[in-house]
Amino acid sequence: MSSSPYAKELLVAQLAVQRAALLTKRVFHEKTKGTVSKDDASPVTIGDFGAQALIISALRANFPSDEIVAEEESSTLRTNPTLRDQIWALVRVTALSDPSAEALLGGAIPSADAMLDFIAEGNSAGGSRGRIWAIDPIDGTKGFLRGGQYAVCLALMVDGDVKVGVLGCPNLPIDDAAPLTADIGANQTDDEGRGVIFSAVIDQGATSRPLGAGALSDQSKPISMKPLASTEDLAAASVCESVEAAHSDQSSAGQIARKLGITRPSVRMDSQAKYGSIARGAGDIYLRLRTSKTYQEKIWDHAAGDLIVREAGGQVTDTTGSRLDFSVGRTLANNQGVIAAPKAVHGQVIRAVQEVLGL
Ligand SMILES: Nc1ncnc2c1ncn2[C@@H]1O[C@H](COP(=O)(O)OS(=O)(=O)O)[C@@H](OP(=O)(O)O)[C@H]1O
Ligand SMILES: [Mg+2]
Ligand SMILES: [Mg+2]
Ligand SMILES: [Mg+2]
Repeated sequence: MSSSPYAKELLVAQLAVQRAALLTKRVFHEKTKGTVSKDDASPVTIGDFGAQALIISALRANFPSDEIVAEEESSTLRTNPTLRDQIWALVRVTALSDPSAEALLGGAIPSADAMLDFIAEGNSAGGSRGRIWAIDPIDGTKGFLRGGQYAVCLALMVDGDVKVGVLGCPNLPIDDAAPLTADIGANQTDDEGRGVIFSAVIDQGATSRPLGAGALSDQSKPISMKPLASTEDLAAASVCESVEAAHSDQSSAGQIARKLGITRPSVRMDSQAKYGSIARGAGDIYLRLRTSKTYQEKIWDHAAGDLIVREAGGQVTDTTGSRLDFSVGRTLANNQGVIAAPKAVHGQVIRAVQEVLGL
C-alpha cells in the first residue's frame, strides 16, 4: 500500500463501495425490491439498507472512532422482521460472493441484530470537527427502481472538508470516452461493459476504474473534465440534470442553457452519476436549481461528487457562487442548488444562472 495521504481510507472506501454495489446489483435484478415509503414519501429498498450495513461494517472494522452520517435509519426494520430477514439474507450472500477483500473489510457481520446496529450507526449529526464519513447507500433510489442510473456514495470529511470521495455507478459505461446518450437515465442495465468506480483524494486528482468483485481491478485511470474555455466550447456543452422535476427546476435550467448558447437538450439522469459523468468529460455541466425554499440538500447527495469534480478540474458551487459547505451538519444548510462546470467557464455559467434566477 502506498503511503500517500488517505491511502488506506481510499482503499477501504473503494472496497466497501464495490461490495455494497454487488449487493445493489443483486437487488436491481430482482423483481421484488422490498420497497418501503419513508416519512417524506420517498422510497427505500432492501438494497439501500443492505448497502448501508456493508459500508458501515467495513468502516467500523478500520476506523472505529470515526463518525458516520448515513441516509437510512434502522427503526422501521426493528418492527418489521420480514424485511429485516430479507436484508440479512442479502447481506450474507453478498459477503460470501466477495471473499478476497475479507481481511480489510473486517469479516462477516455476526447477526441480523448486529446488522441493524451497524445501520443505526449512521446517525451522527455531522459538523465541522473531526473525521466524518457521509454515506448514501443508493443515491437515486427512484432511478434504481425504474432501471435508470444510481450510485453508491461514500466520502470522508475532515474538519468539514471533503478529503476522499468514492462513487460506484453500476449502470454507467466503464469507458470514460463513451458519449452520454439521451437514454442514459432510463432502461439501463449493468451488463458487460458497465459499472465504474469514480474516486478522488484531495490534491491527488480523480480516477475511474471498472467495478468488479474482490480485489480492485488494476485498471485505474486518471479522469478530467473537458477543458471548455470559450463561448464556442460552451455552446456545444452537454448539461446534466436530475430526472425528477421536483428535485431541480428544469424550466430555469432550460433558460440558462439557452443564455449560454447551448442547443443540445439536457441529459437527465438520477444520482451522483451526474458528477461522475462530467468529471470524466462525458458531460460538461451539472445544474441543480432548487424547487423549494425549505428543502435543504443532504451532504451524502453531494460530498463525493463535489471532490471528484474539483479534482478533475472542475468548480462546484451553489447558485450564489459559494463553495458547498459540508461543515454545518447533515444538510447543506448554507447552500442553494448546485452548479458544477469546468473551472474556465464556471464564472460565465454562474452569471447566466444569476440572471435567470434574478439573484
Ligand atoms: N425536493 C428535493 N429537492 C432536491 N433533492 C431532493 C428532493 N427530495 C429528495 N431529493 C434528493 O435527490 C436525490 C436524488 O438525486 P437526484 O435529484 O440527482 O436524482 S433524480 O432527481 O432522482 O433524478 C435523492 O437521493 P436518494 O434519496 O438517495 O435517492 C434525495 O436525497
Ligand atoms: Mg441521495
Ligand atoms: Mg439514497
Ligand atoms: Mg432516499
